[in-house]
Amino acid sequence: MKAVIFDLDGVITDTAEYHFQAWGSLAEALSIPFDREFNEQLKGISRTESLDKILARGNLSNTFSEEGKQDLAVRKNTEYQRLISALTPADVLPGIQALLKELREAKIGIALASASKNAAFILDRLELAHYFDSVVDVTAIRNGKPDPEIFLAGAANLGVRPADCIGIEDAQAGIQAIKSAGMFAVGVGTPSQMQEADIVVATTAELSLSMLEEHFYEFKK
Ligand SMILES: O=P(O)(O)OC[C@H]1O[C@@H](O)[C@H](O)[C@@H](O)[C@@H]1O
Repeated sequence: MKAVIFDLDGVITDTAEYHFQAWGSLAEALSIPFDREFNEQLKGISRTESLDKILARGNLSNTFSEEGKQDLAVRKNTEYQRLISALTPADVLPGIQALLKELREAKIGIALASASKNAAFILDRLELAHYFDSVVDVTAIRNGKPDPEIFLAGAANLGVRPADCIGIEDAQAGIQAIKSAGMFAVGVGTPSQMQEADIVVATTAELSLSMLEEHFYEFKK
C-alpha cells in the first residue's frame, strides 16, 4: 500500500450535508421534490451534472437556456459558499486528522480526488492542505466520477501504481471510479449505499492506518 486517495465531501468533512442543503433550497424555489434518497445520486458528480438531474426530476430540462442554468448553478454555489465560509478545523470528521498524520509519518502518499471546485478553499479552512501531496485540479479532468480518471490522475501525480492505492469515498459514483481505476475501495456509509466497495465503515472514526493495511493486504492475498 503506497498511497491513499481521499474524496472530500462527506469523507474529510461533512460538506455533503451542505451540498444537500444548498441544492434543497434551490429545488424548493423551483418546486421540485428533493429528498435524501434522490440526493444520493448527486454525490460525487459535478455541479452542472447535479443541476441537470434536478431539473430533469422537475420536468424542467427544457425550461432554462444555458445562461439560465448557469444562473441557477451560481445561485446554488453562492448558498453553498455561504455555508462553507464558517468551516473551521473542528469540522474535520472524526479519525481523519489522525489518519492523515499516520499516513504522513509512514511516508504513504496522500492525494485528494474531489469533483468540487471549492476543494482548495475547504482544505484551507480545515487547515489540512499541508498533508496533501496532490490535489487533482478538477478542471484538468475530462471525465468525472464514475469514470476513474480523477483517481488515476491522483495516482500518477504521486508516482504510484493504481493497484497500490486505496480510495476512500462516500458516493456510489466515487466507489465505481475507484474500482474502475483498479484500486482498493473503502466506502463510508451503509452497506446498501456502498455495495461495490471492498470494505464499508459506518463512520470515518473507524479508519486508521493499521485497519486500512490489514484489509488491503487481506484483499491482495
Ligand atoms: O459545486 P462544487 O463545490 O464544485 O462541487 C461539485 C460536486 O463535488 C462533489 O464532491 C460533491 O459530492 C457533489 O455533491 C458536488 O456537487
